[in-house]
Amino acid sequence: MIQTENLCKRYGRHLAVRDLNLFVRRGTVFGLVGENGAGKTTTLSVLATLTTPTSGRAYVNGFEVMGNPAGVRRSIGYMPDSFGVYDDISCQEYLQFYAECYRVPRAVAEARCQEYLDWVGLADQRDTYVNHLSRGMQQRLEIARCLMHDPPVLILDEPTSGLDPRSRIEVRQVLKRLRELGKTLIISSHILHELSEVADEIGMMRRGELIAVASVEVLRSHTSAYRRLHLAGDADFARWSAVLREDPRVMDVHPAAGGVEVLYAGTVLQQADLLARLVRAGIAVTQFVEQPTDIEALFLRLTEEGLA
Ligand SMILES: Nc1ncnc2c1ncn2[C@@H]1O[C@H](COP(=O)(O)OP(=O)(O)OP(=O)(O)O)[C@@H](O)[C@H]1O
Repeated sequence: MIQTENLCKRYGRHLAVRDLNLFVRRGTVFGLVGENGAGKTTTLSVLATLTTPTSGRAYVNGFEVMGNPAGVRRSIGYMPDSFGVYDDISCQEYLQFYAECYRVPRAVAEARCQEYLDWVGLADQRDTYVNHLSRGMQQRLEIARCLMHDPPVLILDEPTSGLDPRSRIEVRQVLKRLRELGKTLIISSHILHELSEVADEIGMMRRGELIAVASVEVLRSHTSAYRRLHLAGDADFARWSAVLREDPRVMDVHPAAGGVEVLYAGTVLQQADLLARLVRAGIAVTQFVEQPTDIEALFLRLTEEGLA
């Protein structure tokens, strides 16, 4: 549905996207993650036909971005990372205006307007001016706007950026539901953890390159299989390591602030055995805390090991 072949984009002497080979299957959600300047926005704007590639090819819904940009535009709903809204125009008028731009028949546009406002949780804001909505509501309205001409592909650039935690959750809920509509999605974000909640597959970009691609299912199975524990107390590393490694569920031990960090393949209940073992060995444990999984490190480790 979306494919790039050795896609490159150069700005002057700077290669913003280099030899990018991307493949997004129909009906799936692909998350593009990377730090600032990684090349995510450039990639998405090439796919949206807003930026011309320097070399290589990019296809959306079977149309090549340079060969048939009109075909691509008909096929996509694009939400840029920053957008302005018109003043003094209601949500309904805003959506209908876009529908008219795509020549959606009026009756169809009216029905879709109702349906999608409801769908993104803005049914009661139908007559509110767009510039009076909160930022989170505007982001959700933008998602509804992308759906008005019923495109098979959605390209969403940082749909949760600049939002407070509650609005992020609300937008994320809408993103999760987009798969119900059978759309193919490509979504960018800085935050891998957030993308892993909505995507089927994740690609990580760094300095213009796609450095790793992993299935979220595989990532999840690994994050639920292992726990990261931070332990502190009065023992040196050799002592920690010797006692902890007696437990076959301890996969790895390495030094950390005031103690050790342990990769543990047991359940929460089995952690109690581990603590008891340490106490029996005479180690005064002052801290025994489960850490959130460092999903980014796990992602890179799995892709390096070819497991993802
Ligand atoms: N129009 C432009 N002219 C010159 N350089 C640009 C232009 N647009 C982007 N760049 C550069 O290309 C690189 C990739 O930028 P891009 O915006 O694609 O990254 P990004 O991953 O989306 O980052 P962010 O998360 O900050 O939006 C950066 O070094 C950026 O400065």
